[in-house]
Amino acid sequence: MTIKIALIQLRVVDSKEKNLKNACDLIRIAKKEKEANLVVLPECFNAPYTADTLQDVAEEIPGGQTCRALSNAARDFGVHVVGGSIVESCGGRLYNTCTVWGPEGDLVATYRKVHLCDSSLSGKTTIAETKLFTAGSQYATFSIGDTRIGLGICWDMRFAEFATAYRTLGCDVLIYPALCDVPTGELHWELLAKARALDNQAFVAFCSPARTHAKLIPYGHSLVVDPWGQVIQRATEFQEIVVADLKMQELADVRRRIPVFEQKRADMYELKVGYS
Ligand SMILES: NC(=O)CCC(=O)C(=O)O
Repeated sequence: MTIKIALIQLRVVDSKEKNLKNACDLIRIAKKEKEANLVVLPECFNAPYTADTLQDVAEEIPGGQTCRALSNAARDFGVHVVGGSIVESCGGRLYNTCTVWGPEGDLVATYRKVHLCDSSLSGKTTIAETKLFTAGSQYATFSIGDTRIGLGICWDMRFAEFATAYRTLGCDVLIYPALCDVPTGELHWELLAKARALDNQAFVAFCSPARTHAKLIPYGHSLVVDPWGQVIQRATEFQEIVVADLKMQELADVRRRIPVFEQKRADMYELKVGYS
């Protein structure tokens, strides 16, 4: 089985209406012209990511404007859509949340960012997401045919154990909508995607917004890494759609040749043993 994945590296502007229209137009192109059956949008794709406007752009899930637009696009074009992330409002709290829509327009998964980013990053930019959002506490997966897909959002990509938990849950593909700062992106973005792919012998996709002069400038360079750790598709920093074939046969080959999951020494990893 092969999944054709399209990463939409969308250019986010101030107007939510324009971002939603742009996203839906690009979903149509990804499906109709590039023949993708799985389309991914970036973190905070419907509005710029700024602390002071989060309340204004927040929406309920699944009742809000963005969910309606994504559900309609998924149904109209007959494609799975990983709806990046949006600011979700629920019970007086805000979450950074990814929704996934099936080709009938049905909501097939909802994931709330688990690891919130509190960091001074490279030194020039500081993010304090725990002051803005409530953290999620659930894994979220969905399936296309026999292939199980796990979800994370940006900062989650730095947590190796989290990705490996998805592999333990049977996932073969890990998707992270992400908005990474440029200096840390230059150093870590590709390395993290390769690390998560190699650790878990899985396909890994990071989907960023295009670079703009936002407060948190997105790195861009959305990419797909195969289970060998090779980058099989990579974007520039501008708005574009990149498409890659995820050939599931490759997973079996890698896992048979390098059977590290059968060779794990779980008895050694909890540091219950002494050392000398
Ligand atoms: N959106 C985020 O979680 C920021 C993460 C980031 O910039 C990084 O370097 O990681």
